[in-house]
Amino acid sequence: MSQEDSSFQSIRWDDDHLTILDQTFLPDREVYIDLDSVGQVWDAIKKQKVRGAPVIGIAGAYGLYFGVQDLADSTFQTFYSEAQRIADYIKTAQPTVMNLSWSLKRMLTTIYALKEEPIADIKQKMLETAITIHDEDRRTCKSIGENGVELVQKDSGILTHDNTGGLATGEYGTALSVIIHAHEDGKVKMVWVNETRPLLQGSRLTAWELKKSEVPQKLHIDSAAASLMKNGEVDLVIVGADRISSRGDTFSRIGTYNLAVLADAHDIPFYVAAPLSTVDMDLEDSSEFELEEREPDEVTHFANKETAPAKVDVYNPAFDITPHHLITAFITEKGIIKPEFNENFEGFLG
Ligand SMILES: CSC[C@H]1O[C@H](OP(=O)(O)O)[C@H](O)[C@@H]1O
Repeated sequence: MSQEDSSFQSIRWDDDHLTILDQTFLPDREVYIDLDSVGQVWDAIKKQKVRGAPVIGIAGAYGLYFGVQDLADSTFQTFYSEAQRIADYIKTAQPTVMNLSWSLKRMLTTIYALKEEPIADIKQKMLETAITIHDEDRRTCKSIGENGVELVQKDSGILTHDNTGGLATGEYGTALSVIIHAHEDGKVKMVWVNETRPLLQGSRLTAWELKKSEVPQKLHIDSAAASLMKNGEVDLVIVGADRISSRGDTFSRIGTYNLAVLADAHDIPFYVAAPLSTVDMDLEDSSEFELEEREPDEVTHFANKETAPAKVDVYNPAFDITPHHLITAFITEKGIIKPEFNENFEGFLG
């Protein structure tokens, strides 16, 4: 499978600006927009015009490159301090997403390694690093797909949540990369697509991608997942991740933890597909991490129509945390990682 087959690109570097597929218009229209400032990148991430942990990391790297362009050719220390400030600002667009922190840290490492070089050269190297992060993600996601296929038995029903496809990455996707690779191996009987309330990444985006790749699918409301498992329609669950602690506790789009509990109750394998750039080895106890909450109107409105009493109190967390004991294994670009990860992760991250 190549991106050309699915004929879209979530993100593209075009000489002097970034072009993204504005995902808020999908599935109705494919609208590409150009970004050439850190403010535009921040806004696009915040408003989920570009969304999905890996692609957010890619966009953030280009955003930091944009952010330093206007910095006067000052001393290195001033330049580096300002770059750190801009990186911290970019992180505020989606603080839970580890891939964003990871890519910005890698960009800052590039800057610091060149502290004896002219500022102009540093800026050029930053662009080269962003493009490298982008290119690596394509290869990483292809490998995730190839590594995950062995876990899919013939004639499998696979349930997935949210959107984890080429839209959410530089290409291919993570969980959807496994699903589409398995489909190409003739192993997929049906993909069960959680609509993923309230932002509907499943119905708007995953169903759109699977239709482009001609993968058999059925879209359903999130609360139908339990019945599908009880009726024997689901052989495995594959989801994505936004941050993975050193113990393997996994932060993902709200509703993922539900599926892990349901899969455990029905003795169904539950896999997380993610690049190792999603792993936060500095985070052991996931309860320390403050989960983001999103705007109430995402819950109180549907298609711009109010569907709840005015001013009702709302609980709208962006993510939930799946404890590692509910995860069968992680599917990564370096292979399959089983529970009790610390040493495994370190071995893979080394
Ligand atoms: C390869 S997608 C990984 C991650 O990104 C998605 O973000 P969002 O829900 O904001 O579209 C989702 O959380 C997946 O877990």
